[in-house]
Amino acid sequence: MHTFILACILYPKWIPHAQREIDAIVGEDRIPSFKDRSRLPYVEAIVRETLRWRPAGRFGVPHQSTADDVVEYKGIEYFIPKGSILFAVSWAIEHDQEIFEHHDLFQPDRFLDDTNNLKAGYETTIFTVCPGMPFAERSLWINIAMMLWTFNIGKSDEPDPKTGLPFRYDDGDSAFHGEFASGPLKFPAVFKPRSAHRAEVARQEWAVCEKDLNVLLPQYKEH
Ligand code: HEM
Repeated sequence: MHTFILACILYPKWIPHAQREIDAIVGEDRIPSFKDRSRLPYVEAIVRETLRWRPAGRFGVPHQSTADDVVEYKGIEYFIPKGSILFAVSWAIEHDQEIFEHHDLFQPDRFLDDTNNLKAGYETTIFTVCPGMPFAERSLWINIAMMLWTFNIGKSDEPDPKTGLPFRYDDGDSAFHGEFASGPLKFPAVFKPRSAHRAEVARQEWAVCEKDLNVLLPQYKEH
């Protein structure tokens, strides 16, 4: 979610498009829910671009081959001896410049066709062996949809307490932590409700929603 918020601040061009789509389907009187998911391909593209732009697991996890193998890649065959340690490096896959034009920019539209539908094969490749995929994608989807419906997200004008100068937003390597699980270093952001009405709807929905996990979890076990 931090990566998504940083993208909102550094590459905000796509936000009006996303908010128009959400507003057209959800309206102003309720927050988005999972029942809207199939009708909000743009939010799907944002989730996908968030995972592509700055993958949280940059290197993947190590695997070991159990037999000698030969793998063909771009017309060349590679011999992989039994016992090799292999990484599917997410960063390299998601920043392949032959597939992703302007690979370092945050552009959700890259996953949509001319009719604003998801292009075939848009799904993320880094999840090939990640059992957390459904959980991760669903939680990103609902949080991104709700945030875009409720807030305009922007830069903070407050000075950086370390330097006294305006905060320098950065999406380069040095602005991210971690090797195994990566995310942006701490940065300030401003969340402004898009209207007083939306703020009130969000407050109301929070007031009445079920918050007790003991009640919530058994409901989901049934599905
Ligand atoms: C945005 C969130 C997530 C990202 C970006 C992510 C990414 C990844 C990546 C890149 C791999 C390694 C793939 C490979 O190289 O083979 C992986 C593996 C794995 N992930 Fe996730 N993951 C996420 C969420 C989760 C969650 C929520 C869970 C558990 C609830 C989870 C559990 C695992 C496990 C157990 C593996 C190892 C699978 C194996 O090799 O057998 N992940 N994940």
